[in-house]
Amino acid sequence: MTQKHIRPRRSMLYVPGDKPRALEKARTLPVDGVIFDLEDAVAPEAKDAARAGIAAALAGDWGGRELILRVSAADCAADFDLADRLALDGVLLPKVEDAATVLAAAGRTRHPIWSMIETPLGVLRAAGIAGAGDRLAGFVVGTNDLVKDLRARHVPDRTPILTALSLILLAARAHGLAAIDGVHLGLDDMAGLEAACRQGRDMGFDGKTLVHPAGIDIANRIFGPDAQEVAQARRIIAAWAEARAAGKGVARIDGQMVEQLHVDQAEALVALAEAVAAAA
Ligand SMILES: CC(C)(COP(=O)(O)OP(=O)(O)OC[C@H]1O[C@@H](n2cnc3c(N)ncnc32)[C@H](O)[C@@H]1OP(=O)(O)O)[C@@H](O)C(=O)NCCC(=O)NCCSC(=O)C[C@H](O)C(=O)O
Ligand SMILES: [Mg+2]
Repeated sequence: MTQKHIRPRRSMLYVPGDKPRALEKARTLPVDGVIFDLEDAVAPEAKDAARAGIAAALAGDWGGRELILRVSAADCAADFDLADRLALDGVLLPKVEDAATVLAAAGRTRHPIWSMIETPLGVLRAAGIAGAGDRLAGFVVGTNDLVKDLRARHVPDRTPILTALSLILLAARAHGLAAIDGVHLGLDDMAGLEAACRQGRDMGFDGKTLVHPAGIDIANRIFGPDAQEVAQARRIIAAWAEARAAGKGVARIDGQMVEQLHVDQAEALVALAEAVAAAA
């Protein structure tokens, strides 16, 4: 299954809509994406102020950052009205548990739709949700809600939620969707964040959602293409071109077999590296 989006999503920062200083600061940070939050980070009595704050912030220049609005509920009319007035790259629905919710949202907004998968039912139905249609761009994992609903615990190696993470990834990739890993709670635990980023990257996630700017460089580094990997990818592409010119369907490079699928991977990595460089 090919990827729908070659867009860097190494670091996706949540910014509460009712925090003007954070909204201002986010525009200056080296994040690939910003998730303007109207859901959990905003108290019920602050939702109106948050909508106004996000509208004002979005009037500014955000460069090439991907701009996503997390609505307070999948059927919140005021949030969808706001989304329609804004230049966004997506609307993120919280706590999605069925494809019908995505389809209903598609009728309410012109923007690409993202779904939070963060409940046991959402995880078990992830494959059906992922197949909800062309308007769906990707999944964001809500590891905090998931841990809460599972009555599990946050542990460093995330064993209690590994099955859920895998099911979410399988569903997303089966439908060519993006998949962004959940947040790391320890604001001062940079070693823990780095380990979680490595784990998420090795599982296949495109990037990490973050709650604080301190984690941006780590997420960008771990989820970004490593210079050596990119150089190797370019060698694979070149070796493959030579092999094909010689009429071969398989190549050999550094003692390893290379087939078309490896070239596809190499090309995706180079494309990501170029997209990161272009955004810098
Ligand atoms: C977690 C925080 C409340 C910590 O706030 P605070 O202690 O005030 O942070 P600092 O003093 O260290 O801040 C330093 C400077 O950085 C700016 N800042 C902080 N956070 C952000 C941010 N998210 N975006 C942009 N800028 C930020 C401060 O303004 C300071 O700037 P300066 O004045 O220049 O020094 C706080 O970080 C925070 O509110 N984070 C976001 C929380 C959030 O969005 N939560 C909801 C999303 S996570 C979620 O819902 C999980 C999911 O659904 C699930 O189920 O898992
Ligand atoms: Mg949540």
